[in-house]
Formats: sequence, C-alpha cells, structure tokens
Amino acid sequence: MLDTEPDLSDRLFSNFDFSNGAVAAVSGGSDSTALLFLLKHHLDRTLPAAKLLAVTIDHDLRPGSAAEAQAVASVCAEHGIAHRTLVWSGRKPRTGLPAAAREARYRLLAKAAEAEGIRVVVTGHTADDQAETVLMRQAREEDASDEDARDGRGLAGMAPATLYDWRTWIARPLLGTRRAALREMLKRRGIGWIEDPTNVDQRFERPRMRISLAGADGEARFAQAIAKAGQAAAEREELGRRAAVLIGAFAGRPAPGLIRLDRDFTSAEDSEAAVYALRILLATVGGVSFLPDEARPRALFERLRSETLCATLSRTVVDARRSGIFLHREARNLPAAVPAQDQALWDGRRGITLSDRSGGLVIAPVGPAAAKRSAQEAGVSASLLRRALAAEPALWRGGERVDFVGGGDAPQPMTSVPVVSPFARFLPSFDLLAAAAVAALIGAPSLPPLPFRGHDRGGAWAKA
Ligand SMILES: Nc1ncnc2c1ncn2[C@@H]1O[C@H](COP(=O)(O)OP(=O)(O)OP(=O)(O)O)[C@@H](O)[C@H]1O
Repeated sequence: MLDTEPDLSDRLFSNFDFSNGAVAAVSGGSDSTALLFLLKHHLDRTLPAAKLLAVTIDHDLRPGSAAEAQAVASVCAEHGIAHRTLVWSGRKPRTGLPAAAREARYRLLAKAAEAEGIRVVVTGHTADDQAETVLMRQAREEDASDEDARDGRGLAGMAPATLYDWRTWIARPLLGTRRAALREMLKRRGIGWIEDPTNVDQRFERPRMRISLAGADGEARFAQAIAKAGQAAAEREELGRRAAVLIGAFAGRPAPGLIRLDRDFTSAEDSEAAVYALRILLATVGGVSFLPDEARPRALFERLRSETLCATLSRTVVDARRSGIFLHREARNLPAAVPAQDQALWDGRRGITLSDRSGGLVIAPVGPAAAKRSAQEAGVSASLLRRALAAEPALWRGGERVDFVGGGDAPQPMTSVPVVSPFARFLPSFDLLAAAAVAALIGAPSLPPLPFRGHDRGGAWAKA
C-alpha cells in the first residue's frame, strides 16, 4: 500500500510486539491517519494475521464530530481496516474539559482494546507534539506558581509508552517523526485528512505554541526542546532506577497499609533518589494520584536524618521512631460509608472486587474499634498496626462487618488489592522501575510486559 515507505514503517514498528494485535487511535487528523496507514502496511507485510482495529472517539463536544468519525470509518472501510467509533456520552464537566476528554478518550480506547484481547493502543503523537509539550511545560515550570511542574520530571515530555489503568499500553511510535514528513507521505499517496479547527484556535495554549514554532527561530527551538526532552527522560529513568534500588533495600510492609523504612534509609548517600522514593511512597500510602512537590519531602527527609518525629504529608502519617520510619494513611478524611461496588477504586489506594452482590452492603474503613482486634506483628508496635488497619476498607451490613467468612476455601465476599496510586491510572515508561518496586512492596499486581519485542515478564522493565 505505502510501497514508497517500506523503510519508514519498518523503522517505526519493528521493535513492537503486535502478536496480540493493535488498536490505532485515529482522530482523522494527518498524524493518526498516517499512523494507521503505516501500521497497516507494516502488519500486512510482517504479521498479516494480526488484528488491526482503528478506533475513533467521538467526544461529542462540537457539531460535526460524528461526521468526522464517520469519515474515518469510510476511509477504513475503503481500505479493509476494521473500525469502531466510540462516543463519549454523558455529562461533560464545566471545568477541566480537556483533561476530562483525555481521560474519557483513553478509557474508551483501552476498553475497545480489551474487548478484542489487544494489549496495545498506538497514537499518532509526533516529534512536533513532543516539542510543543516540552516547551509548554518549560514555560509552566518557569511560572513559580505551578508546583506540579517544578521538579523537572515533566520536561521528559511524553513517554514512548504509557500503561493505562495498569493494564493497557498506549504507545507512541511517531514520537521521533516530523508532522511535515507524515503529511508529505499522505499527499503522495492521495490520502486525505481532517483539519481539526481547535488545532488552530489561539485561545488554547498548544495551537499558540504550534504557531510560535512555525516562526523564524522555530526549528532551532524545536531541536533544543527535543534534545532537552531526551536528556530529561534519561535522567528521570535513572532517578527512578535509583529510587527502586533504595525501596528494595530499605522498605518493608509489616502489615497491609503500613510501610516501614529502615532507619538506614536516611543515611543513603543518594539523597536525591531517597527523596524521590519518599515522594512516591507518600503518594502511594496516602492514595494520592500525584507526587507531593519536592520541597516538603526534602525538608522532611533532612529532619528524618536526625530526629524522631511524627508528620503528615500527602495524607500519609510519617511516624519516625528509633525502630524505623513508619508510613500509614492518616485517619482524617477517610471515605464515608459508600454502597459496595465491584471494580471500584477505594480511597485512591485499594482496588475492590466484590463477589457478594447482595443489597445493603457498604464499604467503610475498618475503624479504630474493629482494628483493636488486629493481630500482633513482631517488632511493630500494636498502636501502629491498629492505626494502619483502621484505615483499611471493610465490608459492612447494618453496622456489622461481613468481609471475613472464616477459613476454608469459601470466596471472600470482598477483596481489596493495593494499587500504586500515583501510577495507577497513567504510568509513563520512564517510571516503570520505581512503580514495579513499589508494586512488589505493597503487594499490587505485577506489571504487564512492555509492548516491545524481547520483553518477557521478568525482564519487562529493564529497558523501559
Ligand atoms: N478523537 C480521537 N479519536 C481517536 N484517537 C484520538 C482522538 N483524538 C486524539 N487521538 C489520538 O491522540 C493523538 C494525539 O491527539 P491530538 O489531539 O494531538 O491529535 P489530533 O490533532 O486530533 O490529530 P492527529 O494527531 O491525528 O493529527 C492522535 O494522533 C490520535 O492517535
């Protein structure tokens, strides 16, 4: 089909493992249309039996979106490519619409993949998108009010692969390819695309950045941004690797919801990695989806070197005693009782599975009274164990706890599995090693292998 571009599609996709097929996320714009045709070309030649499904999300936000999805469907039908349109139905939020749309888009794409047994979704993000992203983040970083952006991690830009919901890989094979080259290729092949009006709407930050990159010094700024992203990505990966080593060496889990750091953690020479590890652990124990900004964990780490103390950060109590530094969820602001629901995320830190679907069940914290009956653990004070257990979820009916059905093989009515909160929804491949170390520590499910060739389960993260 794209016989003039055999090298390009090989270069882009030869590292991927598409043996379970691929979902191509196609908006109908130039980049994702090019992605679709390049991928089709690659699969036809190398893996003709592999399933290829193009998916278009109709965000239902502007008139014409359904027609655009239909146009993609027609192009796919013309070329014998399976296609589905999924509509983001339901109420749209008044604020934070772009983030909500992105969230909905990935949720629907992952759902479509999962329904077909496909493990990887590919998107058409290009080198131009990457440069825009990095420059926008850099501008925010310079704005001192944006705490999230200030630790430099964001300057790594978009990761080549991101794990969504701890289950589905979103890969970006075109991150090293220029938009102009893709458009050229489409034009040569006589393939059209849709111009999204929001891409040139200057009320939005990205189109403004796009226009400024088309200006006089645009190419130089592009090159600088890409170089910066490469360097920041390598640094971020390396920092994550070092943090993972410290977590493996110094962290333990005496009981669910209770993390113990060896006191020697505070004498780690690599204090940068130790602070990073601490930030990830704080967010995980507190059930928070973002890392606390760097300043406060750094100050806390410095104090931990010399003091016993009790402090709260990221909804996590840090109780530093001579016997170790203990982290557990603070008792404040735990979720109120909610009707029990299967497959729910509780308090941002526990994945709930229900096998008892009968009515009248609620999930609420174990609470201090029930936690009094907790088991003892060698070397850990009973009060710490009680506080950690009190913040765990339990299943209740009419004020009575019902999630223990005693011994034997009977299924528990509810299971609660820890999640690595800051990475549970989106895990960029930069952070895989740190996330894997925390997953092993807290008993979260292990990570699926990367969608690249030669990554088995055991070594999946070595080259992330
Ligand atoms: N409505 C959508 N349906 C399916 N995939 C989408 C949709 N919007 C975006 N994507 C995916 O996310 C990528 C990046 O989105 P972005 O909004 O930057 O691109 P776009 O301007 O919509 O189109 P393109 O990247 O195709 O030129 C797209 O290349 C595509 O893979």
